[in-house]
Amino acid sequence: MEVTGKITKIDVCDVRFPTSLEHHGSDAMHGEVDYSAAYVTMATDADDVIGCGLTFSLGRGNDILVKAIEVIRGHVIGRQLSDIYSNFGKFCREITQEGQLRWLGPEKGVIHMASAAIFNALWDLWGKKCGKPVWKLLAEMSPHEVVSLVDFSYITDVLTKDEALKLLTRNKGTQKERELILMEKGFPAYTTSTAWLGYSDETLVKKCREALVEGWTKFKMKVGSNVDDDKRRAKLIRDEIGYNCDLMMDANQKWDVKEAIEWMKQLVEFRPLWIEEPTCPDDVIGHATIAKALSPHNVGVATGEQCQNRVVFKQLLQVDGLKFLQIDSCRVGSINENIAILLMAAKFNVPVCPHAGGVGLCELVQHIIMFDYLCVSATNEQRMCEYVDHLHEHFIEPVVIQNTCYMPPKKPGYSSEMKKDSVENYKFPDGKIWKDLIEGGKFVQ
Ligand SMILES: C[C@H](O)[C@@H](O)CC(=O)C(=O)O
Ligand SMILES: [Mg+2]
Repeated sequence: MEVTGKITKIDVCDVRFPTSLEHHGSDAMHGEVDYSAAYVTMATDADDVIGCGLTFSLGRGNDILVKAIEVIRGHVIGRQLSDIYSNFGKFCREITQEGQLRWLGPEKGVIHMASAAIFNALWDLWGKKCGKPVWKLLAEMSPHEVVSLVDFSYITDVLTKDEALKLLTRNKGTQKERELILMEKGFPAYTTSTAWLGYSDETLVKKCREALVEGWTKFKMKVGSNVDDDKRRAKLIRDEIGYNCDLMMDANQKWDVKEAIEWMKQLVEFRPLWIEEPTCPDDVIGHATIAKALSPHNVGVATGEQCQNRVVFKQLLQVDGLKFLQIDSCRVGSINENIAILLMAAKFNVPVCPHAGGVGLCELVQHIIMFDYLCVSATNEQRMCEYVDHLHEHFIEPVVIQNTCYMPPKKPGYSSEMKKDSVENYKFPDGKIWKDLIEGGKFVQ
């Protein structure tokens, strides 16, 4: 379906949630965490459909993200949607390689995340204009159309367009069956909401019990500040969930390489399925060293939520640096770059288990993993998508979890539209919520 219209306006709003007040989202590296969205709305001259996108950060990070989006939008306003969507991969490259801005990246950090917010809004707009949720829009594309979404620069030594086409074609015949399963059962999830690092032991136990009642069988806990605390908390969790449930551990980049290995050897008795982000996300060889050392202990390495771009993922795959690959909907260049990453993971037969700890990340990434299941990996074996239970009420179409699985979104778009009231109330620093907190002395800027 051809989509017409010229982009006339892109607004960006700094929306923050005071999650730090209750220690939600806390980990070994991020103690005071206010989940925040640099929230983009995009209008065209064709009709009044609005594309909504976001990228995720923690509080003050938004100051810089908002500015970067304001700069990039100058290169997007005035563009025809038909030109963008007919060769979306090329458009992404134009934006990420803009002559002056690329010096800030290229394709990494703030500037890349700002591009992601705009690309995410474009995806929402596309889905809405076509009257389809984005996962469905993607699943109905031909392999050639999917390939045209991707910028293959710097990865052709591992994945050519021809190989991508083959990967996208090989499971087409059985896609309908998987769609039926998806509609009926959804896509498997795990919960991180029981064990943020700032939670007390009592909270941890209470939340584990509640999660078990809800049927959860896969849990992630934060580790990395103090090994004795980690042991005590892991024991508390195992005592509650037993050893038939999966337990994953997440260090959020706390350790040096040798330290990661030694620390994790002290936690293997709790049989973690994976250790996530054991060290610096840029240290590809370090990840491989840790993966090799922990493999005899049946602990896999998981990473990706702060991987800069497809090239780092390529190298991690090339050196066996990860056993579970964690895409993120807002860190790299939106769905487009994530498709490149999904395809490389499929080639290396590495399961993708998306990261979603943040505001809006569950809403967005569910579309990508559903596309992976339908069209790329064609399996949900060994795969699960992270779920955290905060802030969904601020979205027009919040995620639906049924029997601990993500159910496919139904509304057109990318599930990225926030409620107007939420945006108004949580706008930083002038929204009502923030004004009250600041005036009441509960929040110091
Ligand atoms: C700061 C975030 O809450 C981070 O801890 C999320 C994360 O690592 C995860 O969800 O995984
Ligand atoms: Mg993590």
